Amino acid sequence: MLEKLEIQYEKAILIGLVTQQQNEDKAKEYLDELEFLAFTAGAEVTKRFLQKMEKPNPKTFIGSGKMEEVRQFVEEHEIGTAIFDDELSPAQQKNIEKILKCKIIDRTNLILDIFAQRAQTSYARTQVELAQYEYLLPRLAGMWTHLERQRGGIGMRGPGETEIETDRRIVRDRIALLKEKLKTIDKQMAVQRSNRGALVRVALVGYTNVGKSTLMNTISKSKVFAENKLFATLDTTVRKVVIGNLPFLLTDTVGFIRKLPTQLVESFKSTLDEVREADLLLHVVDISHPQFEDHINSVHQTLDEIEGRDKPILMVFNKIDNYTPETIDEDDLVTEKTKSHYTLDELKNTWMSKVNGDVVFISATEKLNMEEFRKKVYEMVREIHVQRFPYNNFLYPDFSEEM
Ligand SMILES: Nc1nc2c(ncn2[C@@H]2O[C@H](COP(=O)(O)OP(=O)(O)OP(=O)(O)O)[C@@H](O)[C@H]2O)c(=O)[nH]1
Ligand SMILES: [Mg+2]
Repeated sequence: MLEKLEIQYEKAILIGLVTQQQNEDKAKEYLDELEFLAFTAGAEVTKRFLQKMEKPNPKTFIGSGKMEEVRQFVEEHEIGTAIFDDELSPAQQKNIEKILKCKIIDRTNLILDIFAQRAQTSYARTQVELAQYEYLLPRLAGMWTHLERQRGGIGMRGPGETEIETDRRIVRDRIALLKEKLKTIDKQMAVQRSNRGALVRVALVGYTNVGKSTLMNTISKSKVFAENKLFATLDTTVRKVVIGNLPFLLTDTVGFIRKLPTQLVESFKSTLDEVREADLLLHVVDISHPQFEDHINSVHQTLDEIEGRDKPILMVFNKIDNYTPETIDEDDLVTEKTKSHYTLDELKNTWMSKVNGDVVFISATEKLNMEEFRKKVYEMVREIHVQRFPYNNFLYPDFSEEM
């Protein structure tokens, strides 16, 4: 059902709100991310629309004046898709579709679509399909019916396309079936995991596009798919890695994102079992991204949800080669020095004190500081190993003796 199509860039616009909880800067950041998501899904963003509102309009999300402006633009420039930054209610989606007469998708829909494009294994595809059906269920009545234009492309891959006429019962049956199927695979995977033996398990976690797969490739000499798009990785990959003479298992996992659709968190719970069952987490952060601290927070949130935060964690700040602080001109007496002006050393100092030493600064592509990274990982894995097998303590000397 989730066929993979050649990506053709389709013309899209983005629509977001400035509210009391979300000031203009935040809204812009979200739209930047939304644009990256849209690009990943295969859309080219022609224009952004931002509106200041107390809260979203219950009928059409944005106000009627703004909507008219958007409608004219859509008509004039033959826009195929309007992408909203927040989840639309089924009613909002229908109303807006009637006015704009183009495809209306929201952030959730967009993320689901990217996942559908990228799911490789039958397991990942089943998870995505389940999430898509759950998203679809409340939106079934009258969906797509006033859509006369071309079908297909973003937001149309998956169940929406072929199941237009089906009623809720059929979708519910399908959901139940998919859940059963996942349960069976879950059991098989749990068995597989338990067969991996007593090796210490380390998982790479972090926001999407921070360099987890690149780091995996660097330290395990494996070939995991990495690219500058969001959600390059959907399936977990496990590799045996040896540092010194100390072997452990390293897992690459799906990246996290702000406003992750709840359907996806739910159906990817089992993928995240790898994280839940890991002995040590390497939390990779893209320090060159202006919102890296927001990213850290949302990763923490997701870890909380899956109860993964009470494990030892090594914070790995990646992409130091790409880090450039903002500068303040010497004669500029107005601009206040903020975190974005910190040099790498200043930033290191703040973080070192925050997470008492369990932190390392590297570049996975330029291979900067990799020796310190290996040393830190070695020591943390060794500590876990020694706790678990006190009797072969002697096997694993300190990192320096070992090297
Ligand atoms: N400049 C720079 N770029 C890097 C570094 N590490 C990774 N990248 C780039 O960042 C992009 C994303 O890398 P991935 O390894 O795919 O990131 P990921 O965390 O696995 O992403 P998802 O699987 O999508 O969650 C790629 O274009 C990498 O080449 C680094 O140290 N410096
Ligand atoms: Mg990856």
